[in-house]
Amino acid sequence: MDAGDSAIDVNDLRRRYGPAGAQGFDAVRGVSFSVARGELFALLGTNGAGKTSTVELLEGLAAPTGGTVRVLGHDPYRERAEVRPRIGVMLQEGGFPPELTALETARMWAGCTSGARPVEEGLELVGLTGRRNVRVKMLSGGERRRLDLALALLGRPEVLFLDEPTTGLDAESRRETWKLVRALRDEGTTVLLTTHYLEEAESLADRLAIMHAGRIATSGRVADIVAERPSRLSFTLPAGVRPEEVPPAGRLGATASESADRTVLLRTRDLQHTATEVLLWARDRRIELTGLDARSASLEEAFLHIARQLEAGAPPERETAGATAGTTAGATR
Ligand SMILES: Nc1ncnc2c1ncn2[C@@H]1O[C@H](COP(=O)(O)OP(=O)(O)OP(=O)(O)O)[C@@H](O)[C@H]1O
Repeated sequence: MDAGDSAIDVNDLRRRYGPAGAQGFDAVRGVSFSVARGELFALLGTNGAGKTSTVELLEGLAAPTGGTVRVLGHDPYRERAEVRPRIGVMLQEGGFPPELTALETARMWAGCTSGARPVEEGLELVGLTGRRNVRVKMLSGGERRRLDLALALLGRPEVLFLDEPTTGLDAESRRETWKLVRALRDEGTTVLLTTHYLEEAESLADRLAIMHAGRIATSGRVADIVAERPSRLSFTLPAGVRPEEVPPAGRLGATASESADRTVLLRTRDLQHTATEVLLWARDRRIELTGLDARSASLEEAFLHIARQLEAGAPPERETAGATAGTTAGATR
């Protein structure tokens, strides 16, 4: 990626809490990645991985202990006046005055925002028009998240930071928020998202990075990360046919096979080939398979696999093809 195309550029970023030296805690330990303009980049990770600590540095809320951050070509901490009007920030905790209504809150925020869109439009975007006269303290947790998002959008930001934007939202509101985020991205807004919902990242992100213990363990395009994991094909044999009668995994183009009772599970990197071989075998043997289930790996499976590897102490993996993010050692820049 040409540096000129980047909305966000992070290089060997570090953040230490507490005193310098052995007593401090290194929450971010050398993170590098770039986000192109108009791209939606997701940061995933286990609890305490360092996502929020990283995003706060990008938002200019704190100075890094080491490394560099550029947002729209500027240092977001030192050149806050340049960067702040061009970004939208949705923090994990909004912290609004509880006695103000949603509309008053939005008006107050708009007063501090240059070139703000009309507040009614902001509330409409997040589906809060009908709740505009309700005091913040009376809004549900999910409605407060949506108000937070409305405020982040008031300034028509070029770069939008969303820290767990759909936590506490019901399924319908979550999907409405996804639709809105997608529309913003399609209009050219760069989005940096942190989330615990893997389905959210899978559905929205162009690229993502998975953080663990202050570092990026893996990163790349969603499809490439998922493609690293084998697909699954499972079926149940009729009574009288034993799993041992099924051809060995290798002959079906599968990498592994396991069975419990009469149910067989195959893992394969070529789902179509393996499914064809299984169906041909069943047809030739006149065997009727039940519960036939073929599915590609999901981001959740890939994430859990990586998390298990990391817990077992295996070194973080590679950078997936097409990625521009990684640990310092694996950075492409
Ligand atoms: N102000 C602070 N002082 C000391 N340690 C902190 C501080 N803020 C965060 N930490 C620690 O830094 C680590 C990273 O926290 P951070 O909130 O960045 O993780 P996260 O990936 O966003 O986690 P979560 O998914 O749980 O929100 C954690 O171990 C946390 O306890």
